Amino acid sequence: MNNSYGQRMIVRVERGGDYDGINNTLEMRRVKRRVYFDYCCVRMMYDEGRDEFVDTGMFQTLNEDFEKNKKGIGKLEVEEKLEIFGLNQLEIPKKSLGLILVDEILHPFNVFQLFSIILWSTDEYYYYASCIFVITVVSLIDTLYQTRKNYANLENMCQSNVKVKVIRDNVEETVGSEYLVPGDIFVPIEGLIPCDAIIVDGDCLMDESILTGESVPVPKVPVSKETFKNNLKSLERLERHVVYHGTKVLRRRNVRLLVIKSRFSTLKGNLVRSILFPKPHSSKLFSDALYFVGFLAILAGLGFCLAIYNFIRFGNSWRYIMKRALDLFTIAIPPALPATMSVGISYALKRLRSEHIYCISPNKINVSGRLNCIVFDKTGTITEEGLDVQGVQFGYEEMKIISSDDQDKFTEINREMFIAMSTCHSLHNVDGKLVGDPIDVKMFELTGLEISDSPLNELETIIHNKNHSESFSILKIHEFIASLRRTSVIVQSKDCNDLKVYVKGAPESLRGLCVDLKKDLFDSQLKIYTSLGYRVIAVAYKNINQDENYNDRQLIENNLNFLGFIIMANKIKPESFSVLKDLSVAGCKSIISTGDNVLTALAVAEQVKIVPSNSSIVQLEIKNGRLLITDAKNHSIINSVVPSNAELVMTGDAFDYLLASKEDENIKLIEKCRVFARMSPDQKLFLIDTLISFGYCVSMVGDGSNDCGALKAADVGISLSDADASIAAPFTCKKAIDIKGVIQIMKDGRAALVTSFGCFKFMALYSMIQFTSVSLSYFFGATLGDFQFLYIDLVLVLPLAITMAYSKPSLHLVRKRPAGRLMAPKIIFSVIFHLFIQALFQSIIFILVKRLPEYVPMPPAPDTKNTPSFENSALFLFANFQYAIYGFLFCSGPPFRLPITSNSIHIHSLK
Ligand SMILES: Nc1ncnc2c1ncn2[C@@H]1O[C@H](COP(=O)(O)OP(=O)(O)OP(=O)(O)O)[C@@H](O)[C@H]1O
Repeated sequence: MNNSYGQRMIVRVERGGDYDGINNTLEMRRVKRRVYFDYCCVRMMYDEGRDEFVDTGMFQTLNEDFEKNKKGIGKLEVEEKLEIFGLNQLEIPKKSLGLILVDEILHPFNVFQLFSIILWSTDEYYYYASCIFVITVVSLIDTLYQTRKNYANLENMCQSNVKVKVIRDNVEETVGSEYLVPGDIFVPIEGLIPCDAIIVDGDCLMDESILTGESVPVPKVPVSKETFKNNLKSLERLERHVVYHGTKVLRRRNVRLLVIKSRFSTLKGNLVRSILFPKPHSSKLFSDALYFVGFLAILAGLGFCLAIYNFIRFGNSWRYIMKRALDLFTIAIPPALPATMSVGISYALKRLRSEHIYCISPNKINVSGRLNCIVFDKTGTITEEGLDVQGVQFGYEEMKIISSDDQDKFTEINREMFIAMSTCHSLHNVDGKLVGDPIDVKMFELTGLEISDSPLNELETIIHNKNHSESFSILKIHEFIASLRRTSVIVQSKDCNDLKVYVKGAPESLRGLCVDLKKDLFDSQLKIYTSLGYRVIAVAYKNINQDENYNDRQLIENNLNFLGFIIMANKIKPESFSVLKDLSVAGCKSIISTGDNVLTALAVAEQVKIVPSNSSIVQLEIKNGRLLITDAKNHSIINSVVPSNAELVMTGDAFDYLLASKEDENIKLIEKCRVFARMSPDQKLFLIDTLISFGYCVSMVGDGSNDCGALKAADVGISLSDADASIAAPFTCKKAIDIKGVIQIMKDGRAALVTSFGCFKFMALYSMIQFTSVSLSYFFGATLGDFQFLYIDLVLVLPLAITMAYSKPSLHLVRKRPAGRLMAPKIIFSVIFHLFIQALFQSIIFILVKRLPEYVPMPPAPDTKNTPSFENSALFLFANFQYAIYGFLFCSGPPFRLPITSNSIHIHSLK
């Protein structure tokens, strides 16, 4: 089988004569003539044509005939499909308590622990064996409890059974959503969508924040016959027409949905599967830890041989010799060593949660400790989401400041602009509240008009004033698309039958679509606003005939008349300044990657000091298919190569051009650039990939659906969202912490890394100190006493190891980054150095104690433990200080954690 991460694995499938009623490793079943089995919640069905088992989620069950699909399916077909696809519910395969327990007991750590307990019991080391037994049982119970709790949480998240109205055999009936199958036509009754479905009729407004982190509601419109037919094999292209499992309907108008994916094949189902069956551990940290355990095992092997030699010298029995020698393994190899690599993570998770930062991928915590390049989206991330309208430029006149009280004046100055601002948006009135893009809300509020549904046609929106003397019907909305950077509406006003198209969008996007445009004036005016950091939206319109095809966007959005600019203040969030300053202090490269204008983005970058404002800045863009290099300040063309001391800003087109050229010099320009503007969602994603290929550890910080790809591609994606947990990125920062979350995540990531390494080093050194004490004792045929072991392990080391992880992250980021790998020379050197130092000092004590005047050698006592001796007492007492010293040393605070004195509980343990 290929698992969902593309990794191959072998799964045992057993079957008998005719596949029926067989007890299998994977239970093979049969429906009619089809044979299937369920694997990791995916139903694999035998496909005769391909002679292989195929994921039923991939089955193409929809009919090419759109009209036929719209009629729904019959009950017979539903029955068959229910058998093929299963009930439409995310049923979490529940493990019984017994099974979880068996799994836990079989964990290598617990097997080793069990082996040790048996060995200690045969050695009559009952106190210690029973203490460890109690601790193991308690930790097993805790694991059982946590596992059940996690399952319960997941089950909660998967609860999406609602009632729906479904049309079968042309009859409408109400059923539970678990009985929906691909091909069913249904109408949602409650707010939650129970499957992935395509809109065939009506429209709706969706809250998709759980999927994308985007807080702005997303309008979804019905799919046309042609679009459906052309994209049947690539449903992802139908995003604007698809509603997803788990998302919420905010508002619907006559909507009818066609089920395209059910159960675990939906987007949400895939997420649940990735939680249930996470990617097998391939972390370098973990494998490094295993190498280290291997190294300790070799040392234990050497000690084992030495122990046998020594005990034979003292005439011990073989049984005793073997027990002592094997004891060395349980001392030298702490089985929990690899687990210490995640000690820091659990504390970091808790701390982040208390700061309103949620993490769905704990492994990313350690990665965030290594970040050295942060890419920010601009609007809604560095700047405020709802930008105030600063003013409106009518035609080519000067910008005028407009307020909602100026409505009459406004209509007089330019009625078309007034209508455009009233109608060109996809705002909705949901329970008396305007919902939609915050920028559209601000723009619309200036007109002083209201929104309501048309009484005649439920799908039409009416924009009107209080007494309805002024009223416009929006007949069609071409939604905003990030790649087109514009939106358009077809509008009819109450007092005349003429139809008009109003288009608004990025000025660069409308520039080529307008006729009779005074291009030079347009460009120079745009430059003035953008250089001042304003966000500028261009507006245009035209009259159209009644018989024109509304749906042909290319035709509609052409030959337009330019109406003017809407100029918005790009207000920077107050906390952005400190966040970017902290990152600069930490030596992190900060980059802006935005869909906005290059000069607007540059002005913001200068304000937050991503680009020093007094530096010379070179702008790279594509004009007429060629790379144009200009001075961003005075706009003069630079013909020569880019000056090496200049800061760079570039557009998405220039980024594509440089990347495609594959020339080293060009690629270096990308690495140097700090501001990427007019970036499409795909370009944002490629930028992240490129930065990672340069060797940076990259985080993407974004707030919207146009950042989704980049958020997923980044080493650490951070989504700013008010959704409880958006699956758009591993980290979600709620509005309460917002962009400051980036610093918090980095601080906690760094602290988690050093905590894990500190715990690892402490545990490794602890076992080595004990190993040395015991090995030296074996030289004179003795060992540490049972209570000495008990005291060291439970009274001294355990509290130190646990409390060590309580250290909190330091208040500020520093330039230095913690080591990212255990096998880093610094860490390996540190462990090996201390290993020798502790062994050296114990050996000195071992020699010195014999020189004491009161020293009395221990008489040979074969096969006996717990024999008091000078050597034993000296080593035990001295080693106690060594444990404490390392407990102190490896919990060092700055620069990544607060000073050890702030970890009072650890200090108490040390005392
Ligand atoms: N609702 C809208 N209607 C019309 N044009 C819009 C709308 N939203 C954005 N635009 C235009 O499209 C451009 C690109 O928008 P996009 O959402 O990709 O990025 P952005 O919001 O400008 O910035 P960022 O990528 O930093 O979030 C904007 O700069 C703006 O000119």
